[in-house]
Amino acid sequence: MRIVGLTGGIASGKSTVSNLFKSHDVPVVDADVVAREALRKGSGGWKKVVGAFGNEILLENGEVNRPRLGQIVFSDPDKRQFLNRLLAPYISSGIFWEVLKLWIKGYKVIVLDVPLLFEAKMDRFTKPIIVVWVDPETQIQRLLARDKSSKEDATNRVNAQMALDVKRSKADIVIDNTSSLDDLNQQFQKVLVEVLRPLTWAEFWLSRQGAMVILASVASGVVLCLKAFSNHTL
Ligand SMILES: CC(C)(COP(=O)(O)OP(=O)(O)OC[C@H]1O[C@@H](n2cnc3c(N)ncnc32)[C@H](O)[C@@H]1O)[C@@H](O)C(=O)NCCC(=O)NCCS
Ligand SMILES: Nc1ncnc2c1ncn2[C@@H]1O[C@H](COP(=O)(O)OP(=O)(O)OP(=O)(O)O)[C@@H](O)[C@H]1O
Repeated sequence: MRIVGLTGGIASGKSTVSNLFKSHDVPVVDADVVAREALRKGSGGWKKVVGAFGNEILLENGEVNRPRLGQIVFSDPDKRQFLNRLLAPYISSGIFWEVLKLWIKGYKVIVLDVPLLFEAKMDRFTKPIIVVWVDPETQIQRLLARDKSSKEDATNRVNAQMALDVKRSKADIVIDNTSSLDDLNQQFQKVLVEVLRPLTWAEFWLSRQGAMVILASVASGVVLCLKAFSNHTL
């Protein structure tokens, strides 16, 4: 199985690229969706976070007030690290189960869309790593336009992540998303060819099909040994 890492900065265009992968039938595990599940009312993550940050981060219906919690953690690095530590086990196990489900279904290539792929050291499980890069000015403009947030809040969120230039230097594949969506689409077509190239042997043995071949070989080896043994003793 090939696990492709997809990362970048906030509002650099990861979800836009994810959607292109999905439209070409390449499944995507979205860490933001897993993280949202981990904070759902009544879940283990919710209990930990409410215990640590108090009831003031809750809405009347008991769900977490995400903009409120965002304001708290994106303006205070210590509180953000604390939140990250509380949620990390739930997010990593959630991602693991999503990957396992896709493995069981027999997918050979999957994409992990993880904003904090490098920060959380999850890059060691993914190859190739795609970084969606955008210039800092465009990034802030798109973030402001999308989230209708204040400039201060947007800048805090950008500064909460590893610099995009550093992420770019760690990438196997860089998508420059500073220009138009048409330009992004053109770059994506080349990336898709690269991502869908035939599996290496190592990737094949990690796929469900590879595991089946190993299992079938071991089973037939055992049967042959048993046959040889029973012929010998007769
Ligand atoms: C603080 C929360 C509640 C704010 O929720 P909100 O709906 O406003 O933002 P959302 O979850 O959609 O995240 C938007 C983007 O913010 C960035 N981001 C989210 N969490 C973090 C973080 N801890 N550190 C740096 N950037 C982050 C990501 O680029 C993400 O794509 C939420 O982001 C959260 O629970 N964060 C902690 C979990 C986490 O680490 N998520 C990232 C998955 S790898
Ligand atoms: N090439 C582009 N031209 C114009 N707008 C774009 C382009 N790419 C993405 N956008 C817009 O920029 C915003 C951010 O993109 P997107 O949501 O894909 O980023 P993201 O990296 O997934 O963000 P997050 O880290 O918050 O999940 C969206 O409103 C999206 O529609």
